[in-house]
Amino acid sequence: MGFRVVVAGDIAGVNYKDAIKADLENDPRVDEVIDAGVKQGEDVDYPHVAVNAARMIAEGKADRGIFVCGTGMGVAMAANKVKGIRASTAHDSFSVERLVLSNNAQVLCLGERVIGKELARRLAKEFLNYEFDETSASAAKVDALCAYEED
Ligand SMILES: O=C(CO)[C@H](O)COP(=O)(O)O
Repeated sequence: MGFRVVVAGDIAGVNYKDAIKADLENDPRVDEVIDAGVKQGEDVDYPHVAVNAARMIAEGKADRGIFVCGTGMGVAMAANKVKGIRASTAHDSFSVERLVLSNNAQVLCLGERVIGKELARRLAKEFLNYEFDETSASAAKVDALCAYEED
């Protein structure tokens, strides 16, 4: 079974969000792409967009998320407010790899005002190359991280 991916972005990230959405819709590894907004021209602040999209993952409606704002940092902070979600900005290939293999993150965050569009599209693609290994040495560290989550 392929990935169900939710994409989201604020007004500063909507162009990359839409480009990545189009790529995912043509990616054979992806079964479903959910667009959590915003639409072009719509202005909803990043905390609302990212929390709404992250909740879809927490509720089991999507497996992965790719969230975009100006820097990638605001959407990451917002997504991490949702219990069970691990999200981070990652703007290079190695970080994207470790985001999944070390941190078992479900959400990659990108900054439209920080990196070029082709790099953003490439990193989004690479994000789906990796699956967390529950038997790896990183698993206990992720468990320890999750244990700090408060109700
Ligand atoms: O990048 C953002 C938040 O991290 C957002 O797209 C713009 O936020 P602002 O600089 O507060 O307008």
